[in-house]
Amino acid sequence: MEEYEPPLSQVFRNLSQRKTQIEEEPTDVFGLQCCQLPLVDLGRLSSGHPVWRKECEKEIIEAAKEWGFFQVVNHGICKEMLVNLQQEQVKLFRQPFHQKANQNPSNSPSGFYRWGNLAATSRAQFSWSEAFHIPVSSVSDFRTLNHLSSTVEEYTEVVSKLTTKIAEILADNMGICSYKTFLEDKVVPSSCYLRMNRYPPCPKSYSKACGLVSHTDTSYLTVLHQDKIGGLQLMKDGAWICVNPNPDALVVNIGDLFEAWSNGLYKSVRHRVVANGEFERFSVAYFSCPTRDTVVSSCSQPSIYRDFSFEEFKQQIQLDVKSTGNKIGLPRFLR
Ligand SMILES: O=C(O)CCC(=O)C(=O)O
Ligand SMILES: [Fe+2]
Repeated sequence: MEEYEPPLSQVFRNLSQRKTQIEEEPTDVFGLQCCQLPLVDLGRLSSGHPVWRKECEKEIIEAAKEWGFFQVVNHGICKEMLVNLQQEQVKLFRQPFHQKANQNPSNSPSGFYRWGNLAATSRAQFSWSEAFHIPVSSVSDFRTLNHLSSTVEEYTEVVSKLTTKIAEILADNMGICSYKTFLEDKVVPSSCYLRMNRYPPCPKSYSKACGLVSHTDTSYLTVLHQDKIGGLQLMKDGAWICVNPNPDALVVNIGDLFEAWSNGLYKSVRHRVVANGEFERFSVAYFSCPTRDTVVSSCSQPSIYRDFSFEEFKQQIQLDVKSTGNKIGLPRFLR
């Protein structure tokens, strides 16, 4: 095994010997629907043409309601930056495992580096992946620590602007709520996260392994850059659907907080990554999140979810993961 690989096999094998296996989700990709998500051309937002702009906004809103997921092209982030970002990511993950693990010796949610899922009690809860989960306010220190180029910071800045642009369109459509009034001073760089994911190839004999177990995102909005390998799937109408990589597109999805704020108008949809037997895969997710004391309150009545602070939401997730191995998320906050 390469010295940069985390000991996923070791942990996974031990999990398989447990007697109390919960029912495993099928990760078999055969027989799955593969379809194109809504693809939105964002070039129209800055075209100066009001009709095109309106049309683009409508597509974003419809996709957020119907799918909770869409892809965007002409997003304003240049190809070269995305290529450089991936090179930096390769460099980052090629460091010896012990060096990466040093950034978080207990593999806890508080450090930058995470691998697998130490709270997993069965294979179904184990993610065949490693990640650096970095608060945006620490990106600069993080890249110095890991000798990365300024691309990582530059990307964080542009992707943050893109996320705000999309969030404003979605929020303005909610009528009484305006992003500017409600979120401008709550979603700040220090409260957002950049997550760099790497999915090592997974031996075929471990057919039940998932690259990243099914989850919804703990964010308002997530913007994802994935490489060309594929493996991301989302749940639609009770079935898993593959999100085919589009080299020109970024993937945007609604997180739990937007679902609660919009009172269920926009959907925070379950998604996962299936493990790949042959190739490693990289992705980078940007999560727009508010400050911890922000209260997430539904924009209309009767509300599906009770009001909660982001702090409370995160604490509940941590408790649930610790005690059950799984994030429960929004269902905990149903009225
Ligand atoms: O790697 C992917 O395609 C998805 C990553 C993801 O869902 C996450 O980091 O929350
Ligand atoms: Fe996610």
